[in-house]
Amino acid sequence: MPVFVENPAEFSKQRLKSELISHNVALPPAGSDKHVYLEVYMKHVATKNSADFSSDEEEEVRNGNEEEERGEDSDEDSDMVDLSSLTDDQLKRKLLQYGVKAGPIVATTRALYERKLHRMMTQHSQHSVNNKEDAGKYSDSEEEEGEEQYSESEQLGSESVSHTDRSVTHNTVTVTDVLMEMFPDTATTPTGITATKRRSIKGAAGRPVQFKYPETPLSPGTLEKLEIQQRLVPLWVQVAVFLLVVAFLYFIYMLTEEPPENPFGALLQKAIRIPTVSFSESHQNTSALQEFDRLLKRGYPCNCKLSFIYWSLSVFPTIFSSSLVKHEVVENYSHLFTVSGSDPELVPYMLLAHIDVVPANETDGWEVPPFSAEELNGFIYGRGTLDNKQSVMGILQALEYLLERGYVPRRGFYIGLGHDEEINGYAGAVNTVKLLKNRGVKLQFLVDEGLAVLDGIITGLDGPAALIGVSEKGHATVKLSVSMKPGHSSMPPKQSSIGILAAAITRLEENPMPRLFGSGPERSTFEHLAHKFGLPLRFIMSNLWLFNPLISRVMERKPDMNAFVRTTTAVTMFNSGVKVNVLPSHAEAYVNLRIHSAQTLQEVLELFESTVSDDRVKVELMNGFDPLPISSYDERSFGFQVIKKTVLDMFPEVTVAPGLCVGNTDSRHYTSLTKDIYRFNPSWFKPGDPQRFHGINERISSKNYEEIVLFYFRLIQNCDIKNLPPSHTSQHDL
Ligand SMILES: CCCCCCCC/C=C\CCCCCCCC(=O)NCC(=O)O
Repeated sequence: MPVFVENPAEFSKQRLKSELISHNVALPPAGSDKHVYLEVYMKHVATKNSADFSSDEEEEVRNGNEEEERGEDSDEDSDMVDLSSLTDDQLKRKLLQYGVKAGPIVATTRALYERKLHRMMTQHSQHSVNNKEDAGKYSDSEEEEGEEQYSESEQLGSESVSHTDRSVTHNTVTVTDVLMEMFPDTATTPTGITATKRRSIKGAAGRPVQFKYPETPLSPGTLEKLEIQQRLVPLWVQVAVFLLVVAFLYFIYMLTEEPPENPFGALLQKAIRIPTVSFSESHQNTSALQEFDRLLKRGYPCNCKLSFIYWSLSVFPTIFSSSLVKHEVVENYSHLFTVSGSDPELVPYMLLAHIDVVPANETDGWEVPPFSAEELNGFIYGRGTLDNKQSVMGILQALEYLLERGYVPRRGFYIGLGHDEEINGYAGAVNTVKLLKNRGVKLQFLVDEGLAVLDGIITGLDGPAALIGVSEKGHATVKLSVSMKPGHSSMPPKQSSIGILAAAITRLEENPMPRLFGSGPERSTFEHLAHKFGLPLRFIMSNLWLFNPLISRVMERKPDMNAFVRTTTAVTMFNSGVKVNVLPSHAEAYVNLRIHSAQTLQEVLELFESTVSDDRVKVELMNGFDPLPISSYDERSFGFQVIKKTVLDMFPEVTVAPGLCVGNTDSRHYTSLTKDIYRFNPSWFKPGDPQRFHGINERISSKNYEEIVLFYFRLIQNCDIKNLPPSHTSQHDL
C-alpha cells in the first residue's frame, strides 16, 4: 500500500509539539521557534519512524526518509531519478504519488507515463519552491496569534485531497484550485479557508453603519442567491398584492348576482319593483319616477349584497349611446326618444307607453306583494305588468336589440313614455305633443296601449282574436255633491246629505245609459270575427242589424262585454261624515263615465242630469271628452296593416280585427299629429284577465313578455317599407 510521506518541515509548531509529546520526547524550552521544534522532531521522531516502516514499502520509505533528511531541495533531486530505470510497478506507484492513477504500463504506454511523471515532478519542484516562500510569509507571527491555519491540510491524506477543490501544494499531490481561478485576487491558504481582514464598523461620527464589504469577492453561490434575491419582489409588496387580490375577489363575490332565469323578464321585474304610482292629479310618487329615470339611464341597482350600487351602465346601453337616438326628458319624468331613419322621405311613426301605475294594496287580495314582481308558475305578478310597463320595457328592449345588431331604420320613429297617463297625461303626453308640434312633426301613425289578444274571452269565438283599438271611448268625470246644515245625530232630518246623494247614485245605477251596441266600431269587430263563430252565432254576428237587441242583452250581463254595449257609469268615490254623532254637512261622490262612440259628452251629461233629477244634488263635470275618432283600418291603412302583419307573423292562428278601446290612453292627446292611432299590444288575455286591469293580481306570463319584445322588434322592421304592396285579397302580405 502506498504510503503518503509527510514533510515535517510543513508541520505547524503545534503539530511538532504534539508529535514530540506523543513520542515521549522532551520538548524544547518554552518560547522556542518552530525550527527548534523541527530539529528535535527530526532527531528523535523522524529517525524512529523510518525504522518502523515495513519492508513492503521499503523503497518508498527509504526514498522518503532520505528526502526528509536532505530537506526539500535534495528531495526534488532524489525524485529526478532516471525514470527509465524504474520498474513498471515503481513507475506506477510514483505516478500515484503525484495523483495520477496510471493504467496498464506496457511497452507502448511506458514512454507516455515516463513523460507524464517527469512533467509532474518538474511542476512539483517548482511548487515546492513557491511553497517554501509562502511558508515564510505565514511563519511564526501567525502562530504567535494562535491561529492554526494549516492544521486541516496537514491531516489530509492523498485521497481526500484529490477530492477537494482547494488548492493544496503538497509534496505528493497537486490539485487545481477552482476558487483560485474564480478569485485570483484572493490570498490562498493551504486549507482553502480565506481569512478576511477585519474592518472598522463605523459610520459618520463613529456611528455603527450597516456592514458593507465592497471589496470582498462573493462566492458564485452567494452571487446567485443575491441575484435571485434582487429578482424577487420584496415581501411587503407580495403581501400587499395578496391582500389586494383577496379584496378584489371578495368584491366580485359581493357583486355576484344570481343569473336570472329569464333575462327578458328580469328587466321587466326591475321596472315593476319601482312603485311609480299616480295617486291623484296632485299626488304622484315622484321619487319612484326619478328612480325609474335612473333605471333607464344609469342601470339598475345591483341585485346582490351591495344593492346600494347602481350599475353605471344603462340597462339599455346601446340606446343611450347610439348616434341614431336622441333622448329627452319631458316635464321631469316623461321620456321622448327620437330615432333617426335613413330615408327622410318616409313619414315617421310613434310608439307610446306609460311608466305610471294605479295604486295597489296587498290587503285587497294580492297573492304576492304588488310591487314585488314575484314570479309564480311562469307569471310575473305586479302592478304594471299589464298596464303598462310591459310595453315600456318591451319597446326599449326591442330597440336595444336592433341597435346592438347594427340595425339602421329607414323610417324614423319616436318613442314616448308618459309619466302621468293614469291621471290624464296632462303633463307628460300633452307637453310631448307640444314639443313635437313645435318641431313640425307629423306622424304616419301611432301605436299605444289598449286592446290585446283575447283568448277565450269572446264567447263562441273559435280561436284567439287580436283586437286593434281603432278608437277609444269618451270620458266624463262628474262630481255629485249635497250640502246641508250640520247637527246633532240625536235629531236627524228625514233625509241626510248622504241619503240624498246615495239615492241619486242608485238612480244612476238602476238606469244605465242606452244600449248602443252595433253603432260604433264594435260593429266592425264582430263583422271581422263573424266567420270564426260556429252556427248559429255566425249567422247572428253576420246580421247585426237584425240581432243587435238580442246580442246587447246577452253581452251586457258581463261587465267587460257591457263596456262595448253602452256608455258605462261607475261610481268610484264617495266621501262624507266626520264623526259618528255629527250629522254630515257635506256628501260628495265621483262618477266615472266611459262614453260609447255613438254618443257625445254633451249628450251623456244631459242624460246624466235627467237621471239624477234632484235639485239638492249638485252635478259638476270635472273633466271629459268625446269618444275618439275612428282610425283607418282598411286595406290601404298603413299603420293598421303593418300592425296586423306583425301580429300574424308571430301568431298565425290569431284573427285580427279592429276594436274599441274601452279605457283611455295618452294617445288621445296626439290627434293633432296623426289621424291614425291604434291601441294594441300583444298581451294575451284569458278569461279573468281583463279584471286584473287596475284590479288585484295583475300579471303577465314570462313567455308573453318575450312575445311583446319580439312584437316591437318586428314591428319596427316592418315599418321600414315605403308603401303597402297592392292587395288582391282581404289579407295581404307586406
Ligand atoms: C268583444 C270585445 C271583447 C272585449 C274584451 C275586453 C278586454 C278589454 C281588456 C282590457 C281593458 C282595456 C284597457 C285599456 C287600457 C286602459 C289604460 C288605462 O287604464 N287608462 C286610464 C283610464 O282609462 O282611466
